[in-house]
Parts: sequence; structure tokens; C-alpha cells
Amino acid sequence: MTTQQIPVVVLAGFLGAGKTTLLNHVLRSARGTRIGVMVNDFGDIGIDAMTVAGQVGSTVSLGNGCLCCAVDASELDEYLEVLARPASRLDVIVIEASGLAEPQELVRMVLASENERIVYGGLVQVVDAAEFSATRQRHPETDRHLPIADLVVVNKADRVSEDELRDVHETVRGLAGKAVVVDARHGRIDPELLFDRVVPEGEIEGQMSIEDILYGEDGEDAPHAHPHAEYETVSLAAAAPLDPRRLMAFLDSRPEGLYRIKGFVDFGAADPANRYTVHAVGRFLRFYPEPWPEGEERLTQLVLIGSGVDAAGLRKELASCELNGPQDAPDEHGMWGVLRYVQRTEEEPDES
Ligand SMILES: Nc1nc2c(ncn2[C@@H]2O[C@H](COP(=O)(O)OP(=O)(O)OP(=O)(O)O)[C@@H](O)[C@H]2O)c(=O)[nH]1
Repeated sequence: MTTQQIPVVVLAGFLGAGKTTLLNHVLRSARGTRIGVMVNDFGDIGIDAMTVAGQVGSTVSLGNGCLCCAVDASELDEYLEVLARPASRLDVIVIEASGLAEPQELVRMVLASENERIVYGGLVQVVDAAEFSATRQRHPETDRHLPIADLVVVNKADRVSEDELRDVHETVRGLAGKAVVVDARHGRIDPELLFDRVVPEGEIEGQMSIEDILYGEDGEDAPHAHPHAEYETVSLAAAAPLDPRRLMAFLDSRPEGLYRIKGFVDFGAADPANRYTVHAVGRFLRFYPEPWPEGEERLTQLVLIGSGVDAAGLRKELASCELNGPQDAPDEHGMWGVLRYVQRTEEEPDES
């Protein structure tokens, strides 16, 4: 009996590009394909793991830290072992890299895995169409990530004009070599694009060979540039609800370097029914209210990622948003500032 190897697809892209959104779309529209998910979050609180649509028993979170910096592939192997055991009956495994990971390192680690039940299934690189130029300027290494991709998704097509989208698409196509380049809104790609791109043995589609990736183009295992060396992460978990006005004042004046915020906010009596998922990517800010999951502890959990930021100052500012007991109740219009950033149409259910 021959055992089918499970393809392991690496899903990468800069902070906030839309990896989790794409992954959730794929999970929702998988139609019978059994997908195992490995999430590599950056920050003490695993926000991504919490926002990936649950497939019980087939999601593992790699927690704080960057997988691409692990000294060897043993931690990855440990998790692959869990996901790839025959009882899981998975058809494909997707590793969502942290937004600061070096995708080449992740690919190397999958290729180096000793697990015989898995095979490298390709690299998907998600690009934020609206932030692409700015990200390239700040992180020129972005250009190195595209040629090793098998599929590049130019996401957030809705956030740019048609001309801008064409420009980004053309630039990406120029950098991405033979990779397939598709445009998307809210990560809505055909899931088949992800699963059918199993790489033929000995060859990675695109310009680089497996040897190039394993040993570096010049045959040397050169140390990789770390975008996250310059980034700092601040995590906050607060039991007290936040005051909407104070939080908005904080968000409206957030420093330039604070590129990414994600998490859940409890506004207490100002909206007892809903938990507010918050996302900031660059100057983009959105709240997504949804009923608190049953039995879930009412906590605010935030992860802030930025470069050149004053972590202690941010912590202090966030702490000052917490409500101090009943005498500190938010006023009745307090939520207006938050509701300006709620856009329900963005998370429409899939057409499929
Ligand atoms: N307008 C718009 N917003 C999008 C699109 N795709 C994702 N978003 C929003 O962008 C924000 C970040 O999306 P995520 O999917 O969390 O991004 P990510 O790449 O997983 O983020 P990190 O894990 O922090 O690197 C969220 O508010 C998403 O709803 C899109 O195509 N258009």
C-alpha cells in the first residue's frame, strides 16, 4: 500500500496582508478537503489562532516567537508529527507564518523535515495591494520573497483604484518569476489554487531550485535578514472593560511606527452583547463586533506590533483606557467613535 504524502503549504506575507482572512476563506470553502492548520503568531497572545475558523483537533498554534528563527526544525517537526498522524486524515496542512517571518527559512524547515508522511506543497505569498509600495520601501527584502513563491495573492484589491491595482499586479508579476499571480478581495481565492500546487519532486515551481532554498543561491547557508529584529511586540490582557472614547483617542493618535494592532476589545456596559475584534494595519483601522462566544471570559486581549515604538509608554496608555469601576462608566454616546470604524460589508459571507 502506498501512503499518500500530505502537502504542507506555507502561507506568508507581511503583517496584516490578509493571511488569516485568506486562510479562513479557504477553510470555509474547502468542501470536504481536510485541512490542518499551524499558526505561528508573534506576541504573547495567540490572536491568529483564535481567529482561525476552528477545525477541532487539527489546528496547532506555535505561540510566541518566530518559527523562522528556531535553531532547528525540531519544533516544527513535533507539530507536523501531530497533524500528519494517520488518525487526523488530513489532505493538506497549511502553515500560516507570522507577518514578520522569513518565508525562505520556513520553506527550508519544511523541506528539511524528516517526517515521511509530509511533502512540501509550495509557498503562497499574500501581498497587501494598498501597502505594497510602502512595505517594499521599508523592507526591501520583500522583493526576495516573491521569486520563491508558487502563488502570489495581491489582496485588498478593493482598497486601491483599478490603475493602482494594475500597477501593483505588474510589479509583483515582474518580481515573482513563474509564480501564479492572482488578485483578491478578502482573500477570496479559489481554494484549488492552494491545494493543487503540489511541487514535483526535486523542483520548486518558480526560479529557485530546492538546493537554492536549502543552501542559499550561492551554496552558502547565509544568515537571513530579520524584519522582526526592528519590531517590538506589546501584548495586553485586561479584565476591566475599556472606555471607548479613551481607546479611540489612543488609536487616533497612535504613533506612525505602530504598524499592526489586532485583538479583541470588551467595552463592558457600552455594549455588553458584543466583543469587538480590532485590526489596524498602517493607518487602516476596523472594528468587527460579534456576539461574545458562549462561555468566553470577557477579556480585552490586544497585540501591538511596531518599530521604533515606546513599548512601556504604549502599555501605560492602554492601561489608562481601562475603566476604573462603576463611577467611571462610559457616556451614552461613547461608542460613536468606535462605530465609525465598523464596516459590516467587509466580512460578507462567501458567495460560495
Ligand atoms: N478592505 C480589505 N480588508 C481586508 C482584506 N483582506 C483582509 N482585510 C483586513 O485586513 C486586516 C488584517 O487581516 P488579517 O487576515 O488578520 O492579516 P494577517 O496577514 O493574518 O495579519 P498578521 O497575522 O498580523 O500578519 C483585517 O482587518 C482584515 O479584515 C481585503 O481584501 N480588503
